[in-house]
Amino acid sequence: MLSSLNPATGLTFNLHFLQTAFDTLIDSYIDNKVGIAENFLNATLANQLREKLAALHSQGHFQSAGTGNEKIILHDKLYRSDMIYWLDRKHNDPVENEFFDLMDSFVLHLNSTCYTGITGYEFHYAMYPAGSFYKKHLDQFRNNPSRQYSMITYLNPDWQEGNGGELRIHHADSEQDISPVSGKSVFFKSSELEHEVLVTNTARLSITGWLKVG
Ligand SMILES: O=C(O)CCC(=O)C(=O)O
Ligand SMILES: [Fe+2]
Repeated sequence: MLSSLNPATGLTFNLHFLQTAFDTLIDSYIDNKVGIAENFLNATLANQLREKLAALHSQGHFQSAGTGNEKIILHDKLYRSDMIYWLDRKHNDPVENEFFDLMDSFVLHLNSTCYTGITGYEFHYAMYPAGSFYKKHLDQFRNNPSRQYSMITYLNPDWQEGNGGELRIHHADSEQDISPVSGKSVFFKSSELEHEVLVTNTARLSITGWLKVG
């Protein structure tokens, strides 16, 4: 498939670049249980998604996390204090759709290289205002095993040490802190790894989602 494309269009290059990002994410997941790809999003798409998120948030479209799709989560500000907005192809938003196209490519690549059998996904924008956090938790609900893999992509181009809001992964005998830097994606098994979002000192933007079966 790759070789049938005209290199002059740049498509071949883009596909190779994408595959490298996909493989980086998958290989690091296999090696360390937590996949990390620093440049999963290119800077243009990351900026467009960040601008879209900011606009939707300022127009009042975000809801407190824990309400809406998963009523089972306790609506408890002591547990998590982020705000979310679910992405949907039905919005016909070109930037959201570009993100979905990227995820479609990733899922195809994941299924064909790792036989993961992913059949669906869900993603939401997340906004953690200064002072917010998400305490230690697992992403797979006890009564619903459909969430197989968690995937978080960050949209904070100016993040610096001291801003807080790191993703802390709790491994069996160690902790791993991941900075929420723009373009970076993190990928791990939803049923396996407990994790938390440390208190952020500045607004922290991201897209969080789950790859699902069934
Ligand atoms: O934003 C993150 O780094 C993690 C978010 C998270 O754990 C969740 O939404 O379940
Ligand atoms: Fe989580």
